Amino acid sequence: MKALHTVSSKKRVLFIVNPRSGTRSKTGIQELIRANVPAEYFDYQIEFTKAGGHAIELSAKAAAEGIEYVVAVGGDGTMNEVAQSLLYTSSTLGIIPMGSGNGLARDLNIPLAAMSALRLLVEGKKICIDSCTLNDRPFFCTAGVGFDAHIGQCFSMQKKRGFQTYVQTTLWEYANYQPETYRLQIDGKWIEKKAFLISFANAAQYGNNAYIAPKASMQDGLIDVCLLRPFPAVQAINMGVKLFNRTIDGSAYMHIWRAPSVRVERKAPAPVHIDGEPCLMEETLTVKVRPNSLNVLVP
Ligand SMILES: Nc1ncnc2c1ncn2[C@@H]1O[C@H](COP(=O)(O)OP(=O)(O)OP(=O)(O)O)[C@@H](O)[C@H]1O
Repeated sequence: MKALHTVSSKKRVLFIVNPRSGTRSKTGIQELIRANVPAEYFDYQIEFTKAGGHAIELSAKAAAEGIEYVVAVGGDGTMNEVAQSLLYTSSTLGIIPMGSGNGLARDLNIPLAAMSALRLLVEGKKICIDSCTLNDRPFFCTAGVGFDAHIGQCFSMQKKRGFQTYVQTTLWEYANYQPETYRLQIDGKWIEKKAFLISFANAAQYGNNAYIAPKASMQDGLIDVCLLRPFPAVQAINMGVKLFNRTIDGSAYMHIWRAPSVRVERKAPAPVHIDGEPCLMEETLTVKVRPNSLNVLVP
């Protein structure tokens, strides 16, 4: 009877590992989990994804079975796939950041060292955050159109991942990028503007501590709609500095609105990115917030 009680009181955890994310090897992850997750409190399983989209399936099954913690081991793409299946369920998202950008993990102050991130199962707390949708596709960190979507598309075609590849891709593509004109409907008003990029931010950063919406909150029920106007090439380094020192919201080229939804019209179907993952979408985009929709484990 005692043994039965012990087993049933353990929390169940599913680790979903994306072997393709980031640049760090995942070969030692099983050993790391075994060494850092106390078996007296947790029953855990580890699954490796076999392809893009597999994590959606694995985490949906885990949520349906009422598994308490579903832990994404990878970057924002992996996190997005896991988190979308946990929306409005009692399961909680955990993150072991092993991607290239790790935007959501960084924004939530989840340690980048896997061992410390694992300790959150014991020492962390559960919070409920907002998520958003872009034409019904869920996102948790940022989505966007323009230059950042273009970079997302170029990055996905690179053989190598990681921060260095992001920087190289950005510098290379900046020189030839042609900004477009967009129509935006925010708070019932239409605005028409040429933009280098428009980001829809739930979290404050893209990843790698690049802060596109430095004051965004994941618990305010609002999206930070960040429109960066085209800027002269001589300003490019300055804009890069502002992105990393959290002051881009003070730039004369940036305008940020805060709203529960926004509609964007473009001239033709074009790339967007959703938590850094590129995809092609129709010309009209609708972005909406879903307040308090996801439980996450944080420090
Ligand atoms: N087994 C797999 N083989 C190939 N691709 C996979 C596999 N499992 C998942 N994926 C895809 O790998 C892509 C990249 O994953 P992820 O976003 O986690 O890493 P990253 O891009 O390096 O990090 P970040 O998003 O933080 O910059 C995702 O699009 C995901 O769908």
